[in-house]
Formats: sequence, C-alpha cells, structure tokens
Amino acid sequence: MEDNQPVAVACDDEINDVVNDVKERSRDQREALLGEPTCVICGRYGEYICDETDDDICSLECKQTLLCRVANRPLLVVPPLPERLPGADECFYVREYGDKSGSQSLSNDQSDLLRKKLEIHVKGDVVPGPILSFSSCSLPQRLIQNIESAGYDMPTPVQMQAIPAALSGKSLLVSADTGSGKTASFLVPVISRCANFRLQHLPNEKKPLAMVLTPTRELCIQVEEQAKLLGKGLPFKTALVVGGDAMAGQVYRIQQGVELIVGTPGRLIDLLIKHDVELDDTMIFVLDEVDCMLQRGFRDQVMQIFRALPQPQILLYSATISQEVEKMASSMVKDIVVVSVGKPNKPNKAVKQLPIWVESKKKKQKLFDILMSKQHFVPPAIVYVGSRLGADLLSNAVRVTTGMKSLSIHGEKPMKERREIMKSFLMGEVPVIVATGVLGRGVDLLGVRQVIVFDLPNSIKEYVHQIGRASRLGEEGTAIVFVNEENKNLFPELVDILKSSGAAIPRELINSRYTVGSFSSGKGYKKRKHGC
Ligand SMILES: Nc1ncnc2c1ncn2[C@@H]1O[C@H](COP(=O)(O)OP(=O)(O)OP(=O)(O)O)[C@@H](O)[C@H]1O
Repeated sequence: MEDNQPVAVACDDEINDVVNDVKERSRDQREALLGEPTCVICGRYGEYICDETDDDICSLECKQTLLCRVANRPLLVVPPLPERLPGADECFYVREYGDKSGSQSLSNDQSDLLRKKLEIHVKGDVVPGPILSFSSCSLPQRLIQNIESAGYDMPTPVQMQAIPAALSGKSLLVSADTGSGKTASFLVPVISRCANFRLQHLPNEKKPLAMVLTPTRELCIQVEEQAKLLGKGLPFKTALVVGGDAMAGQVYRIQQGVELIVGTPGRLIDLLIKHDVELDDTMIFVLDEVDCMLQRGFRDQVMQIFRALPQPQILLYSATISQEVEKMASSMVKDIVVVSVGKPNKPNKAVKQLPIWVESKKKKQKLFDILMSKQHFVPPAIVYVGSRLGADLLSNAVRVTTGMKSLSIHGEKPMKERREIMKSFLMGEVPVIVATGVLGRGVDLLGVRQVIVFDLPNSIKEYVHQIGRASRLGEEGTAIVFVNEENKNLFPELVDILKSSGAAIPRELINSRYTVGSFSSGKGYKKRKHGC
C-alpha cells in the first residue's frame, strides 16, 4: 500500500450484495443488543440511518412511517440547527473576557494558575488556555445542549485543557487518570469540527471525517454510543466497525455517509481492504488507549491505517503513557502538544487498593470468602483473571460455590454473547463478572465500585487500568488484589505504586527478596496492621 492512498479496492459485487441486504420489513430485523442503535419507530436494531431525518431505523418500512410522521409534525418539533456554525479552521477559543455566551475566558496568568491548581501540565507551543465552561469555546449550540442533557455541568480538568487545544487544530498526546472524562474530551472537538465541516462543504460529499480506534469491541461500542448522544441533531453520523458483527451492515452504513468511524484496527483494515472507502477527507485520527494501540500486535495495523489518511490532526489518549509512546507520537506528527493531568501513570486516588498475599492454590477459596462476606463484597464487582479458560472455570466455580449469578467475558466469546453479558451486568442482573483484559481498559462500568484482581496482569500499566474500573469521576471504589511469589516480576513497580498511593503492603511482599531492593531508597510506606 502506498502512503496517503486509500487502502481500499472497490468490489462492485460485494457492494451490490450490501445494498440488496437492506431489510424491507420491521419484522425482518432483529432485536437491538446492548450498545446498538435502535430504530426510532419500532425499537429494533437501527441498522440504517434515514438520510432525511438523520434518525436510526431498522427497515424500509419504518423509514416510510418515519417520513410520514415527520411530514405531519409541526415545524418547531424538529430541533433547529444553529443558523451558522463557525468554520472548521476558525479560532474557536475566545481569549477575551465575556464572550458571547456570557462566560469568562482566562488571561494567561489565570490560565497558569488554574493549570497549577488542577495539576494540568502542558508541553508545546501556543497552546490555548483551559476553559471553565463548555460554552466558552464556540461549540455548536446543539452540541452544548447535548452536553447539558448528558448531565455534564462543568468540564473536568482534562476536558478544560484538551477541548480548546484540540479545537485549535493541534495534535495532542493526553494522559489523565482513569475515569476522568477523557472520552468526551476528544469527542467534543471531533463532533464540533465534523459538524462545522459538513455545514460548510458540499452536502452530498459524505466521506468519513474522523476515525477513533480503540483496542476492544466493548470500548468501541461505548465510544460510538457516547458520540451518538453528543452528536444528536447535528450533521454527525457514526459507524461502528468491530469484528463479530456482520461487515455488510457496517459497509452499508459507511457508504450511506458518516462523519465518524469508531473501530478496532483489525476489522477496520479488513473492511478497508475489501471495500471502497474513501479516506481523503479524514481530518482527525484518534487513538484511545494509545499505549496499547502502539504496542506490538496493534502497531502495524494502526500505522497502516494512519498512513492511508491525508495528514490528519492526531489525538492520542491514555491513563498510562510512557516516554517511548511519547517518542512514537512525536514521530507520527510534528509539534505534538503533550497534556497530562495529575501524576502520570499512577492509579486513580479514589480507588483504595487492598493487596492481599494469597498462595495460588488458596486464591479460589479467598475469592469465595470475599464474595460471601457482607462486609467485604460490594456488588456488582469485576474479577480479573489471566486467561479465557480461567475466566470460564472461575465464574462457574463462583456460581456453584456461592450460588450467585456469575458470568465470564473474554475475547473468545461471540460478539452477541458479549453484548448480552454486558447488558445484564450493567442492568444489575449479574453481581459478578469474571473477565480477562477485554474489560480491563477504557470501559465505563457505571455502578461498579469493586474490582478483584485475582490474577495480576503482565504489566503495572494494565493493573492501573483494571483497578480504574472501580471509580468514575472521583467516586470512591476498592480494588482487592491477590499477590504471591508468582508475580515477582512486578514486585518493585507494584510496591512503588502501593507506596505512592498510601496502601497497606502485605508483610510477605515487603520482605520478599524480589522487593527488598526497591525499598532501599523509598520512604514512608505503610505497613499492614491487620491481616485481611
Ligand atoms: N464533564 C463531565 N461531567 C459529568 N460527568 C462526566 C463529564 N465528563 C465525563 N463524564 C462521565 O464520567 C465517566 C468517566 O468518563 P470516561 O469514561 O470518559 O473516563 P476516561 O477518562 O476515559 O476513563 P478510562 O481511562 O478508564 O477510560 C463517564 O460516565 C462519563 O459519562
């Protein structure tokens, strides 16, 4: 594949198959699963988008009903778009006091003070200062309404800095705690720039304008769902491109015209190779969980997609970013701005870590004890294990021993089942989920306040992400962590993390010969006073 060339090769037969696949009747369409768009008429799977209204629909039949309804609807019921949105390359950030929204923007000194107070660190030239409200950076009015409807009264610190910086067109490498609102901090500028672009250019041009890649299907589903919510009523459509769902529907959706593609790298490459998708208007490329996306395994696919794009603005995000990732990011684009909020690569302070020394053969019993203890178990909880088979076996054992409903989730399960499991977990029907790394990063599991790390992952980075599932936006959560000699490779870093979080450290971990060196220069760790 040549640099900057579309990856895809047209295949008319396949495209015809896709077009012919459109469902005629509502009853031909299946029920919607968790995270999928739903038909605005009948509630089934919203596989298509009605061009005239921008609504999700399941079939030609429902499209017809929708159009009839809209034709009879009083005019004002359809929310009006703002008369004129600012251009994509206009400066969105208002520096003076008292912009037209009535909100205030900050002087340079005030910006510096606010950054210091909120631990916002910025490296790079001419970076716009932080914003104090969503209305102070000239977002489309409808987007501001959608942000309000989502219940976001104020931007979080990472949003305060990353939104104006991304709106100014700069490429960013952003790190901030798990659960700190990073997703909206890239979606808001993506939606704003895409909607403005569409309003200013030929209405019949429908090539994708932005792309978000993430490592797992679950995370893609969630990001697309949030993008749809925030982009509602704007010229902003999305396509989800993940394995396990039929490619035909995904291709059809893209060919109908979308602004944003959210996908996993493998399926996206596959789709781009087999189908003709023109990427020459794609102006924003987002890598969520960038450290994972630039690791061996994903890196080649990610770079292949990146090279097919015409020098887009890049937005790279994670809670854990190493110097190596920073170097790679700088090699992707010149003048990248680095934003970090709080202490990089550290666990979220709102998660209380409770490490327990448990020999491998006793781990199961320890888990059952916790799950059966009213004092220690806080459902719904996620139990992280190291293997797919381990996840199946352990959730089975939890069911048999505790009598509690428990399900496992991992990459070998079919997509449909994974969606259903997530749905019943999020609806509170299942108190325990045993998961591999597929639920370790990025997923926003509202309601989860307890994580049990049964098998420590291979790296401390993954550990930081896993325990991060126990807290969203600073709400307190706990992470019970099983440790034993088998995790000796992680001891120095683990002890470091536990020390810096003020967690009690098990005696066996402190005394281990694999740890001892790491204490020689350290101070102030807490010794465990009570056994768990
Ligand atoms: N400004 C805001 N006000 C209120 N809630 C918000 C705001 N921004 C985001 N949220 C909510 O906070 C939660 C966490 O956000 P999000 O999932 O984006 O975190 P994250 O930083 O991406 O975490 P992770 O690193 O774990 O992926 C979500 O439920 C989101 O809807």
